Amino acid sequence: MGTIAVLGAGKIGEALLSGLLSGGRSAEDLLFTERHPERAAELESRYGITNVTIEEAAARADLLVIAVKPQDIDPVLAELAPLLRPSSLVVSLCAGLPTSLFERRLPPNTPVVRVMPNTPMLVGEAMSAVSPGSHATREHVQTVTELLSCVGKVVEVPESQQDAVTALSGSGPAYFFYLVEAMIDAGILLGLPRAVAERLIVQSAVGAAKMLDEGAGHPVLLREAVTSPGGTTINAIRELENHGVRAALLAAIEAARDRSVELGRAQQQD
Ligand SMILES: NC(=O)C1=CN([C@@H]2O[C@H](COP(=O)(O)OP(=O)(O)OC[C@H]3O[C@@H](n4cnc5c(N)ncnc54)[C@H](O)[C@@H]3O)[C@@H](O)[C@H]2O)C=CC1
Ligand SMILES: O=C(O)[C@@H]1CCC=N1
Repeated sequence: MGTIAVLGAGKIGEALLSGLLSGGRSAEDLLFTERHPERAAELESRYGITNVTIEEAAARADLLVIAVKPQDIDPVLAELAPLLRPSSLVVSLCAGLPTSLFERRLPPNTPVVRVMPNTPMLVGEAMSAVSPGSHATREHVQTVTELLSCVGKVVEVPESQQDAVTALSGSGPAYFFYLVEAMIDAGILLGLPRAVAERLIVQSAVGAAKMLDEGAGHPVLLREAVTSPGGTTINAIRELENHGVRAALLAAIEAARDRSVELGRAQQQD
């Protein structure tokens, strides 16, 4: 696959670089650009990877991963367009931005693959969804899939589903963290020491995730197995239903999808 450059080394850019290193990729094959010098220095010393200018990234990298915020895409593409080599593959991690936007602003026939990853990439457990743009071949998709397989699971979806994917698995870890945080608060309310509450909830989350991952059963059946007739769990479930938690999740994820669509539209005003 050659050299990979990450343009914009923030939270997800760092997660990718760190995940690739843990997955066995050599630091010499990885480059990054970063507009904040202190951040660049921090990453260079933490991972031993090289901070470069966008010119160097374009000249040296075979695969360029764009990991800036959607709102910051304009200057990156303006700078990159005249420098990009015809053989380079461009991968966008930007929420909401369609491949057509990149194709319009980069040289003709530039292969672009849109990816929606998530931060568990840091621990090799990302969920990434890939969609090829109109000039990306099966080989390009395969290259990106192999790259992301080093840091987690990968699925291919039609690009029309990427806004939904962004709302579901792109943002998904945040919903689980929010739930864990709220459950730890409940432990505090019940008088448990914080460290004990944290341990109880984190291990419950790990155990539940492992059961789901290992195919121990459908989530409904797994929940039913915990919910004893006349027991404790059903009292909690009744409160969750009374407070509309299921409806809140549907509305929340729909709102995230709508924001992804909006981010794409906002950057298409050219
Ligand atoms: N944080 C997450 O969980 C996920 C984020 N994404 C996408 O990844 C992208 C980055 O998100 P985050 O990492 O959360 O944002 P972030 O703000 O942490 O990182 C963006 C980085 O890009 C740098 N940057 C901006 N313009 C630059 C330029 N012209 N040249 C060099 N560096 C530049 C910023 O200084 C910053 O460090 C976004 O498009 C987001 O939609 C996708 C999936 C998950
Ligand atoms: O919140 C965001 O916009 C990014 C995209 C998916 C997860 N984080």
